[in-house]
Amino acid sequence: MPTTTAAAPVPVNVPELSIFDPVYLGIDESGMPVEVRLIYRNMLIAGEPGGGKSSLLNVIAAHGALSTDCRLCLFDGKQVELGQWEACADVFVGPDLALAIATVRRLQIVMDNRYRHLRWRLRRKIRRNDNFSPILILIDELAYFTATVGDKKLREDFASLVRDLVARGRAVGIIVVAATQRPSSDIIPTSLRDLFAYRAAFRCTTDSSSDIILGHGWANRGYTANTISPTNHGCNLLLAEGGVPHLMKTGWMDDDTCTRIAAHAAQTRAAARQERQAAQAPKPKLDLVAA
Ligand SMILES: Nc1ncnc2c1ncn2[C@@H]1O[C@H](COP(=O)(O)OP(=O)(O)OP(=O)(O)O)[C@@H](O)[C@H]1O
Repeated sequence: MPTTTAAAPVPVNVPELSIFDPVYLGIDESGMPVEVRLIYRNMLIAGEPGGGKSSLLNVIAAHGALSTDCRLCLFDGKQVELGQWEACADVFVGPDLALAIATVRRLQIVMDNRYRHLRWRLRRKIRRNDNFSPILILIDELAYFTATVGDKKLREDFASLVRDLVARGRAVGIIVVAATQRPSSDIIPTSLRDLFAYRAAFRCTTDSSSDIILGHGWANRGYTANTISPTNHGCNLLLAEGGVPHLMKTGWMDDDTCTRIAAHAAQTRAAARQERQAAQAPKPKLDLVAA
């Protein structure tokens, strides 16, 4: 557990958000805010080391943490990229492939149970204020779990479970945001890439790496993350479903800011939990990710 959150001063003007709200990611070339709705969507973030992928993940983590209607599941092989949000999360997975697999398996059960429930209710997707809280899954360095650590069979298990969550989780509020510094076809096969409605390509060293993230043919049409300067941290090409990639710069939060927001979010979440308990709100029976 983080040790700094308890002592950190709490900011006074941090809003309470909803995961159903648009998520602020940064600004575009003309300085206008770039916002996306993550609910019912997934996001792929990829590019060379140092481009700013973790910073974008942190911006999204902040929105998720401040959304009391959203649960967080964090996967971070390095532990320090998302570690500040641990107190806000239901699950924090560090460099532990067995725990990573157990967690995605539980999420798969949650997903299946939620679909069973929706089918029974004759509905197609969850809605705001449902008993089912959306679950935001953030994975920093997908390749760590799918291509680096442990044995091949376990890595493949993890990869196929994540693929299933990405493919089927959207309607039941399971949102996957996955980042990798390895934009290669073994880590991001086309069949997986195409499941991500949002794709953020940070600096790449080749046009083909950029195409692996954004989709085949974008480099030929002039949209390539290969042209992003290595010193332009946070700059990326963001593709939202149906559109063309847009150059944007992600918001930037230093460690102290993340710590303060996380401390505030943890307090807000604890208060919201107490409020729910006091009101004897029925616990979502099908939600196996509950702490
Ligand atoms: N939006 C931004 N504005 C300004 N600087 C940024 C921004 N995003 C990132 N940086 C700078 O770039 C550095 C690297 O960012 P970050 O760790 O997010 O990159 P990364 O792509 O996740 O790297 P890695 O793949 O090695 O984990 C940060 O420490 C920060 O100094």
